[in-house]
Amino acid sequence: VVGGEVANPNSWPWQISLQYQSGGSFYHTCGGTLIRRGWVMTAAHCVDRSMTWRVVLGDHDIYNNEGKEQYLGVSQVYIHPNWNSNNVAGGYDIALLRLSTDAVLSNSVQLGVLPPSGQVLAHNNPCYITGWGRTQTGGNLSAQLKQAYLPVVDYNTCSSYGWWGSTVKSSMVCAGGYSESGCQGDSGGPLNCSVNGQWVVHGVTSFVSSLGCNTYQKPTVFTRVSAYISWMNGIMG
Ligand SMILES: C[C@H](NC(=O)[C@H](CCCC[NH3+])NC(=O)C(F)(F)F)C(=O)Nc1ccc(C(F)(F)F)cc1
Repeated sequence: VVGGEVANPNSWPWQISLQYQSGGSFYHTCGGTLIRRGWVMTAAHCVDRSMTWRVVLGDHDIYNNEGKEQYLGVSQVYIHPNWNSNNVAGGYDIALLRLSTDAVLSNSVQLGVLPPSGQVLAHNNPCYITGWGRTQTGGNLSAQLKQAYLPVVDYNTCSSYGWWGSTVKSSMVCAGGYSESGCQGDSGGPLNCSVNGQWVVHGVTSFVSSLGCNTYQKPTVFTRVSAYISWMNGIMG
């Protein structure tokens, strides 16, 4: 996350850290959202290579154990069948992870609320991106979970000339100001939007400009969760 601030610990209790094993250690690679006690929603581009994954719930500082973390294995990865890893602009950047054991819910570990199928938010709807991604283009990951205010940029604006044009599809959500954005390592995490006084996970962090994370008129682009509700229900049962 470029800009914004460090979040209050566990104030986004559905945010997870997706980590891969290398040698004897695990490393943060993406965010995700706990959507059922046994299921995590993330981006397809996070899991399109076969690794040993683990999910960390209740985390704040990814480099220190603060006692509220749960470390769960991943027993199955379900990538959207239409995802094309050579074309993030094609959409379908969404995947579900079946956890090897169910999460234990608490003040620090809660389920994210998903939108109704088809719901599209209006321009400037308040949202926050959260994640441990780079804090600057080319910079390091954040040790502590960050948040940044990223209001919705409607499709009409986001797909216009000078903005993302035809790279962005109506199955995506754009959000962002001019100094705040997502960045590498935030992928797969939630776009948390305030709807009728409730936080609703409307986006899965998908891509930013290859020219830089907070590039003018290239808001952060998210998979629009409300376009994939029926697919997810078909998988999770
Ligand atoms: C460096 C930048 N990385 C990204 O945007 C990666 C996703 C990369 C998926 C493809 N391997 N996502 C992120 O960094 C995220 F954290 F913001 F989500 C990038 O590659 N952006 C990008 C690439 C292609 C296209 C386009 F579709 F237009 F070809 C648009 C943006």
